[in-house]
Amino acid sequence: MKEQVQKTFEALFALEDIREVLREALPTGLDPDEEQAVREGVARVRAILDDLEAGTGTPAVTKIAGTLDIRNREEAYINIQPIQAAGRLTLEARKALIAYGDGYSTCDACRKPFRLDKITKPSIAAFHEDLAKFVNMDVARVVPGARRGFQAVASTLVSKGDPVIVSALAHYTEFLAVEEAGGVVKEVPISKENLVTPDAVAEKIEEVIRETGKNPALAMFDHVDYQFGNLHDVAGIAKVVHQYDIPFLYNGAYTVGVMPVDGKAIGADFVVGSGHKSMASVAPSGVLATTDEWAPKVLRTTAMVGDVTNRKFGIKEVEMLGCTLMGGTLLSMMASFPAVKERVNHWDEEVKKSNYFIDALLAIEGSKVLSEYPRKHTLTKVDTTGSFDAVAATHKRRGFFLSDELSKRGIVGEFAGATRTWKLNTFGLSWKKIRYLAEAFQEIATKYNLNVKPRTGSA
Ligand SMILES: Cc1ncc(COP(=O)(O)O)c(C=O)c1O
Repeated sequence: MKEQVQKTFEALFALEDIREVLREALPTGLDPDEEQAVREGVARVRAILDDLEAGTGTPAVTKIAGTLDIRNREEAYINIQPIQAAGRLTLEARKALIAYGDGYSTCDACRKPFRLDKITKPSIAAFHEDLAKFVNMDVARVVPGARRGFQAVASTLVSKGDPVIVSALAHYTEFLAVEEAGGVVKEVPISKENLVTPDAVAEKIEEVIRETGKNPALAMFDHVDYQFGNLHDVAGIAKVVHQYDIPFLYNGAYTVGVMPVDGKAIGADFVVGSGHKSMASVAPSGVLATTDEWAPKVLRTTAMVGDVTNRKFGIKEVEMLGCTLMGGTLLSMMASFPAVKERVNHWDEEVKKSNYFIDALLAIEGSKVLSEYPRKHTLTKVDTTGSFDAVAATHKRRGFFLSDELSKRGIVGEFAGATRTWKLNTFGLSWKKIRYLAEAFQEIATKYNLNVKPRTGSA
């Protein structure tokens, strides 16, 4: 039996190896080395499955064999969906997920003092230390999504009726975290460039103090907002906020895991990141990091005692509800972490690729970029009302024509039918794919008689 389980894993892992080759290669075409790797991989899986089947003959094996139809999966496409790009799993994470999918699979070696972040096998305790270092903070915890990080902090710092300062581009989950804690959101208006400025934050704080007679209990700001993918001056904002003694939560949902983040340099009291958005991890996962000053408050342990049983659970942290990510979610984060740590060093290259594609889109007459430009991030909001949407007006498929044309070329992830203002993300695409993507958009434009300016410069 043990041998069969091992073989099943081998087959699944081998399949992931093949998928990885395809993910890198398609839809731009396999080169001979890649083709050879896939052929060998398929032969390997078949051999393992034949072996397994000879021993068991169970339908489960047939199911795995069914997955050999791998080209139907997402490997065959370039996916420019705005929120998925940097959350896509590494090969290591996919394997970790297969191996640690069981809900409490991290708990086998849980020993006194019985808390997730203390487990040394697998090396979860060390991972927590590495995570804190990664964002240059003192302490870190894994959480089920960035939103749970906001929730833990708001629940600790915000009382009924307390104002909390956020940007007018803040994510809805920040609103919910404040609401749950009984607080009231106060939004800082954005500039005409769609940026939050430290001056605007100071003005809002003054206004809130005048109106409510209270200092805001917390300030939460997104380094990169989800609406435009614009980069805001969080260090400047943190400075202002601290002048009023307001704790500062840095929302790194779109930064932690894709670009270098230094929480101390920014002046953050809390750094929150999203595993499934930006750290190549399974959902729901994320990180909450803080300083030695704030850790005892936000990560306070329980003082509750059972009135009948007199039970105490001393080491469990109240805001974490004890332990947080206990299986494949955490292990996928850990498995991707070396690659994530490495990739943040190549952020400049990601931004270059983002600009290359956006320039190609802007070369299509009538196209605009609504995000700040040149781009400082890979998430971008574009406006194709004057280009592709003009075509859609007379096309029999209306707004769906663009999606049809893109998917024919192996490109997915735009909101089908939405050809006016929409968002896309190029993170993680190789130069080969970026060029292919740029050419595909221009080819479609030419097909429908939109003017395309020739490219100047090189990349
Ligand atoms: C700016 C921003 N903050 C927070 C979140 C929430 O992240 P999570 O899904 O990890 O809770 C998102 C995305 O959903 C986001 O775009």
